[in-house]
Amino acid sequence: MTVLVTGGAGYIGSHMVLALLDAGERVVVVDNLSTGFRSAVPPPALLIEGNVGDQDLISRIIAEHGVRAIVHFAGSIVVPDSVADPLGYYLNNTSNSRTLIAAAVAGGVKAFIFSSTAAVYGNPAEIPVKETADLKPVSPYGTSKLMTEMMLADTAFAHDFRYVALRYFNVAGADPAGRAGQSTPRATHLIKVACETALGKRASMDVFGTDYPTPDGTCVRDYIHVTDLVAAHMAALGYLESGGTSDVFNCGYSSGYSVLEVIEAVKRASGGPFAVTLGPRRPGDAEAIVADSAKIRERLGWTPKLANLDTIVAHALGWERSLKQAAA
Ligand SMILES: NC(=O)c1ccc[n+]([C@@H]2O[C@H](COP(=O)([O-])OP(=O)(O)OC[C@H]3O[C@@H](n4cnc5c(N)ncnc54)[C@H](O)[C@@H]3O)[C@@H](O)[C@H]2O)c1
Ligand SMILES: O=c1ccn([C@@H]2O[C@H](COP(=O)(O)OP(=O)(O)O[C@H]3O[C@H](CO)[C@@H](O)[C@H](O)[C@H]3O)[C@@H](O)[C@H]2O)c(=O)[nH]1
Repeated sequence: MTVLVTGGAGYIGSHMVLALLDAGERVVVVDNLSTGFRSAVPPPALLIEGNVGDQDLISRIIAEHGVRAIVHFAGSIVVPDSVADPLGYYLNNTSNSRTLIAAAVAGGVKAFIFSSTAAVYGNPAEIPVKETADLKPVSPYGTSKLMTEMMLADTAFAHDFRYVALRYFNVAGADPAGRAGQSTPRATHLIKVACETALGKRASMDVFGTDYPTPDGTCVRDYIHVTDLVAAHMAALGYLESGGTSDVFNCGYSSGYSVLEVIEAVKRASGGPFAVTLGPRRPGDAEAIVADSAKIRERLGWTPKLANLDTIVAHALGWERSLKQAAA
């Protein structure tokens, strides 16, 4: 029996592959290497280069490897890019997920974990936001993920198929043992961009918008350490395998930090100032989003171990330093 990890050559997926291997599972990765790296998939996990939208390929892999569960990370992830290219996002995040789900049902896979996002909430009326809040995405990225959640719910109703959709808040940090981290080229994520700037890989960085209705005028997010997020996936897998019903869970710490607070944390960790430009808003950004994480703590017994912004930043910075040394 094998777990199929789509997008396992990417940032979060590669941490999941390590956790599955650490737990003694057999792992097959499907990744088209559009933003992932062959070197991010550790042996003995098997990397098959291909598209999750290729139903014949996925069906063959399910049959040949005896896949019992799918953890679906593959997707396009940059909120402003989705505003510029909505159809590309609906193709990769929604249509290709439909194909993957169809292959899972046809192949008798009964457990499916989906990388959803806090972006399905848009600008929630209440913070922290519960899973039961209205779903009103403000970007095609959020809509593309919400549509996949809806397909999963309808599929689970119609077939012998159960899923967990995990709505990640902002994922950051790196494996504390230094085995994996975020290597994405031309990354757009705040903590990664700030770490690159702190290490001189970028001359300066921008703050996108200082006129939001938040305490310091910059956007507020709930940053979750990638290792705690992966632990939530392992808990969800155990839950589904022991007969748990389909469900949706927020993955965050219930603590919000503004863009300026995050930049301060990176300055503290790196020990020096770096150039920051206060600029205009970026398209598609919600002003503030923080998770209510009671449900996942209660139902899945998830207890975060690295819920501290300075720890997240220290691990992200450590990984960024190792990338810099490797490139030198
Ligand atoms: N990083 C975050 O803060 C965050 C937050 C919420 C949700 N998510 C979701 O988590 C998942 C993983 O994100 P990440 O940060 O690791 O991004 P990433 O870009 O590092 O990983 C995505 C991986 O999927 C692969 N991929 C993309 N399209 C594919 C396709 N059609 N077929 C096969 N492989 C494909 C890429 O090559 C890459 O390896 C995504 O679905 C993303 O939407 C991420
Ligand atoms: O150079 C930068 C980069 C980001 N930001 C701001 O920092 C905040 C966080 O941005 P970013 O790190 O790009 O994350 P989000 O746009 O919040 O989206 C991330 O978090 C979502 C969940 O909340 C996921 O679904 C997405 O895949 C993931 O990219 C936003 O206000 C950005 O405008 C800056 O000011 N400067």
